[in-house]
Amino acid sequence: MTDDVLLVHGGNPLEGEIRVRGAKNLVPKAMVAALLGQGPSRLRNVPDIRDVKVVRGLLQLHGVTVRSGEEEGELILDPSHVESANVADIDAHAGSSRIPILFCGPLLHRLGHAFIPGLGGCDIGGRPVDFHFEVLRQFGATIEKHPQGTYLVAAQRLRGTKIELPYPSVGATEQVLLTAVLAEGDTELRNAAIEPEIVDLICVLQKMGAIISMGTDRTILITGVDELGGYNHRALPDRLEAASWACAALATKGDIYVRGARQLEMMTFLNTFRKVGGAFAVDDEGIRFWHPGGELNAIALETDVHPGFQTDWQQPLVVALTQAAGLSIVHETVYESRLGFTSALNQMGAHIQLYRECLGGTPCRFGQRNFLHSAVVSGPSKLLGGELVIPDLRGGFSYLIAALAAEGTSTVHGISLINRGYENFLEKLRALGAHVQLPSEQEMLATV
Ligand SMILES: CC(=O)N[C@H]1[C@@H](OP(=O)(O)OP(=O)(O)OC[C@H]2O[C@@H](n3ccc(=O)[nH]c3=O)[C@H](O)[C@@H]2O)O[C@H](CO)[C@@H](O)[C@@H]1O
Ligand SMILES: C=C(OP(=O)(O)O)C(=O)O
Repeated sequence: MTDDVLLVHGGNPLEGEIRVRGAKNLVPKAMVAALLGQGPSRLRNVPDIRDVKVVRGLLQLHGVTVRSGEEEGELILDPSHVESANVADIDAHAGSSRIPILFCGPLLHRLGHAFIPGLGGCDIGGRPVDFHFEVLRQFGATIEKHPQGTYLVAAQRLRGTKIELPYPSVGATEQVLLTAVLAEGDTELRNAAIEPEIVDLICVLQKMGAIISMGTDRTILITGVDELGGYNHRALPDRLEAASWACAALATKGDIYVRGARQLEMMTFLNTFRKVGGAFAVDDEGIRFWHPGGELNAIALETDVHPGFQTDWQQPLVVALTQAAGLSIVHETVYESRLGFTSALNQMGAHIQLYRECLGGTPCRFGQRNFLHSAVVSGPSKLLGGELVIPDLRGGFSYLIAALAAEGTSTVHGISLINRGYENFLEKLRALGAHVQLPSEQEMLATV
């Protein structure tokens, strides 16, 4: 067996303290933003996750010098030599993450052209990038699709424009920001996403010299400037990782202090966590999450764009809902295929039924379109260890939670995917008392 498999001996509460660092959904984008500056940038609180390594590699391919700073988790990014870009090896990055698409604007500004390899990211829906390309066309770029990726050209300086997104897409909003800041004139973006990671990216860009104002109605106004400098920024904490550990505490009847977690970005999650019956206490350094004893409550949950319940919180919470008394209803409105991971939970003893109908009132693009995007979770269910194959990042972490909550041993395949967004998750699990074993550790035990 390879070390991409983990044996999980479940049935024990997770207890103790772990730390979360900068957000997976901000750090790689702040790294891309460094490409826009004339001088070096300093990014702090950077987690050691695969998506950061991928972007580091891509930046280096384009001539950006990336080195670790003196502080732990600090990166210094120097784009002074981007003119000598070497994209010969870019194919190696195809399918690696969603981030390459965000290189478009910065590279068009710096070089007048860009080549973007095929995108990766979680397989939780079709994940088209039509909004991105439409936006870039509006700024004045021309776009050619090739079997290996997409080639973009800006014959002259990109021009500010008026854009209304069909849906408040996180990535497309970031595309507009990273392009508009150096475009000529003003850009008005309507129906923008306003997730905390986007606001943090705006802070990064403002530090670089950008002029960006946020309206109260999902409108963002950007006045293009001629030049940007470097930045010095501490990334906001990963609210998605923090919520995953909170769900692990709830599902295993445990008690976890998440150092680094911050209330401000987690308010919606905290309200839901409390409704389910979880307990939490916020202090200046982090948030303690625990199961207070007694029964958990079934709830009705709908995922939505911020400030709604973040879709990336949904999968770990569903595992905790298998332990709640009664019928919980989950309506996933952001991704059309983010509930497929539940079939493996059913094999472990959960009772989750999927529906094509919208089980909730939040406007949704998936009703009447044959997508199994609603679920009814009937609990509490006794979970038993099983054979699990990780389908995507959050689904993967959710399987670990389920295996830890289950009685007996589970074999979880494909754990390396979890490194995309969860720093040192094995060490953290062990620090919380989880009984987990890699095959190599088993073999070592067998030889002594
Ligand atoms: C690296 C990163 O930050 N990933 C996050 C980002 O993904 P990402 O930026 O890819 O997600 P989007 O907000 O763009 O996608 C939301 C919805 O819009 C649709 N859409 C998007 C773009 C487009 O051009 N056309 C289109 O139809 C998508 O298919 C999806 O149904 O936001 C998601 C929603 O909070 C999170 O789940 C992801 O963790
Ligand atoms: C969907 C996710 O990420 P990505 O957009 O990088 O695939 C996620 O973080 O849960």
